Amino acid sequence: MSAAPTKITFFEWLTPLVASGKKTITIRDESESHYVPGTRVDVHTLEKDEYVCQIDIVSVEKISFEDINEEHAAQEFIPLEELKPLIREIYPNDEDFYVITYTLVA
Ligand SMILES: CC(=O)Nc1ccn([C@H]2C[C@H](O)[C@@H](CO)O2)c(=O)n1
Repeated sequence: MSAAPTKITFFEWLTPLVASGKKTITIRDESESHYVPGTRVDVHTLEKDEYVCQIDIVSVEKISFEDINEEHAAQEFIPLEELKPLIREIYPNDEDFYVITYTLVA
């Protein structure tokens, strides 16, 4: 059994939303789904690997692309009409995803 991951990356342009507490979920593919509820994770930028903040993982729930809705968009702090194309761009071949819910560590 592998250890729980202690680091997650976000696109740099999204990190102010994470660090301000406005963005409270991220939707990832299976390869990035192995976060464990109750664990604390360091947030880094994907591009420069710069430390941003810490988050606590609340839950990891499987979801189909077609079931991503306005509620998820609000939690992502991205309009749904932008979120779904963004996810398609990042993960062009996936239908199954994981909603990772987290809280910002003050
Ligand atoms: C490796 C890596 O950092 N990948 C990702 C993947 C997704 N995101 C963001 C973009 C959207 O807000 C949601 C939906 O996937 O998560 C990201 O920042 N970095």
